[in-house]
Amino acid sequence: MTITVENLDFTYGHTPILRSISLPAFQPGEVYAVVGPNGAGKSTLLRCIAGLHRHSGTITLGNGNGAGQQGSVLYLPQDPPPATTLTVFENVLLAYQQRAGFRVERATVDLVSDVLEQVGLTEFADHRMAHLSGGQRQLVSLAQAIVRRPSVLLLDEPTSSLDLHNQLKMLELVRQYAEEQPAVVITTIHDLTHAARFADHVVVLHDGTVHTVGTPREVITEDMLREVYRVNARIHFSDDDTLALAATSAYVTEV
Ligand SMILES: Nc1ncnc2c1ncn2[C@@H]1O[C@H](COP(=O)(O)OP(=O)(O)OP(=O)(O)O)[C@@H](O)[C@H]1O
Repeated sequence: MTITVENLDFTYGHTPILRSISLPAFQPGEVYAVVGPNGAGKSTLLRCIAGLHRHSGTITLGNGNGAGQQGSVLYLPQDPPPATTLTVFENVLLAYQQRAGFRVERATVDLVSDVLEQVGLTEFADHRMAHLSGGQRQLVSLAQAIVRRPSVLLLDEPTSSLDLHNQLKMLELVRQYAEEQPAVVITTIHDLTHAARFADHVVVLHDGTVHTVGTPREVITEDMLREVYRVNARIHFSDDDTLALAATSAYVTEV
């Protein structure tokens, strides 16, 4: 399923939040990072694509008609799932079956166990959600998403509560998921080095508008960092696309 966004406008009350957003079509098998400063409108854009906000302009899913395809769009909010008394296994099972009080097939148990292994939560399968850390619950959230095999996966700051090891693991899993499904994956992310490493395309939002769209090399530049983030920085891309970024100073512009 492809996604197109054309002339998207969104306001909270009378305050414009997103203005005239048009983007190249999002393609299955590709990972898109949406970056930009706090308040730029990244989460709002994701929520519009997820169908959670009433907006003007056009967001098209699929080949133009979008009919019957809404169900395979999955949006993962920034907050991890609640600290309930359900176990990790039960949480992921419920996400898959979408109802309680059912007979569970052996194949379903195996599927849930596989997904828990992929995200590294096997040893926590019987732990109650209330006994997990915020980062562990964020991994449960990913497991709940992957088990449902959506065609479009929208992730809002999926690494915000994770340590460096789990950040890399989460992003590797997401990349692998996009390729294998194949799915459109769109993630908001603050760490530009992660965006450079894991995303095929980067969308830079600034004050509710699109500043630039392109490959990480095209988009993550010293000029962009100055204009959008108000940061002086030195950047360097290695041959393997690894980005080294050293911010030398932040500056404040007159308002
Ligand atoms: N419920 C709301 N009512 C009014 N304004 C809101 C509401 N939620 C967000 N906003 C405003 O919309 C703008 C965009 O918010 P959004 O959460 O999309 O930004 P963001 O780029 O995801 O920021 P961050 O990086 O801090 O998460 C901000 O100026 C914010 O104050």
